[in-house]
Amino acid sequence: MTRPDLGVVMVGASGRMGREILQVLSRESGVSLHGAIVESSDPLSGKPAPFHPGINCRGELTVSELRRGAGEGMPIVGIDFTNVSSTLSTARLFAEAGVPLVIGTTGFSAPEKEELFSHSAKIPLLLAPNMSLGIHLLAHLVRQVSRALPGFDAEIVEVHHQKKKDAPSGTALFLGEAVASGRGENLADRGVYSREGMVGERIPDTIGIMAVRGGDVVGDHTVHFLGMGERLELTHRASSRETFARGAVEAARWLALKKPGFYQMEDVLGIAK
Ligand SMILES: NC(=O)C1=CN([C@@H]2O[C@H](COP(=O)(O)OP(=O)(O)OC[C@H]3O[C@@H](n4cnc5c(N)ncnc54)[C@H](OP(=O)(O)O)[C@@H]3O)[C@@H](O)[C@H]2O)C=CC1
Ligand SMILES: O=C(O)C1=N[C@H](C(=O)O)C[C@H](O)C1
Repeated sequence: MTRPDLGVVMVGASGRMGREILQVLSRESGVSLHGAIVESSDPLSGKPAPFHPGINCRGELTVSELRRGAGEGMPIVGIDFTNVSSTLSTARLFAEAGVPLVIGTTGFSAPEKEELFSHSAKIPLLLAPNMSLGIHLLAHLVRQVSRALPGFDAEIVEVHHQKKKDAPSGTALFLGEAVASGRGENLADRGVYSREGMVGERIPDTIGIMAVRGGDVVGDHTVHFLGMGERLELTHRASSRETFARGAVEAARWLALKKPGFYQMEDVLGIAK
């Protein structure tokens, strides 16, 4: 029997993305589920992982277990789709164990991103607010349009399902960075998040970012470039979480072979930043 090329430890195994990734892992060859981590209070704790009846979900993971797993010959990579505080703990654990980690969680502050970045001195760490191919092509186009149309007002609108907890989406912020970088600027200096009341006229060169929530929308992002007498709208719509799940597994395969460092989805996809 041939051994799988890669073992994945899925952190957040009972979540929307966790389940989707477990399903992708159950179908793909050359990759297997090594561990499924849920919150200790989760009803799935101690029960078989969805789509993987031979592996029980667990509420904890230790550095020595990770090290032991990684020492068994098969490379191991973690994939985390949980929340900010959980992912920060996961990243500390994986860095200590020396095991690569793919992070799909969104909602980090700048200092929290710095903390994640610091772990990349010890392990290959990939952080991507969106694992789809289309969003990264969109960001590439947005940078070009932003550069070509400096006088146009840029506004980003994202729409997500009613259960999403962070706003605006990590992807909207990522696209905001793309608009800003096309103009040689930083989103931190130009971002405007929603508007209410007597806000006055639009301040030139700002980048507006708005969040809409409702229903079961997987994830829509539109970047509006608004000029005088004309406007351009670039839209990406995700209609299935499988797109993100496939991207995350692809990123894990890619990351397993890398040296310690900080990586993004563009590196996996070979798209110029
Ligand atoms: N990069 C990308 O392409 C994508 C990123 N995302 C991001 O991924 C994150 C998760 O999204 P989604 O799956 O929809 O959210 P869910 O809330 O469905 O899933 C998160 C899961 O993590 C669990 N969890 C929380 N703390 C821990 C912990 N310490 N250990 C193990 N599990 C834990 C939660 O449990 P409980 O509910 O009990 O708290 C929940 O089951 C979000 O930040 C979202 O924005 C989402 C889609 C695509
Ligand atoms: O929470 C979600 O669902 C999604 N989150 C990511 C984000 O915040 O950008 C990516 C995707 O749009 C779905």
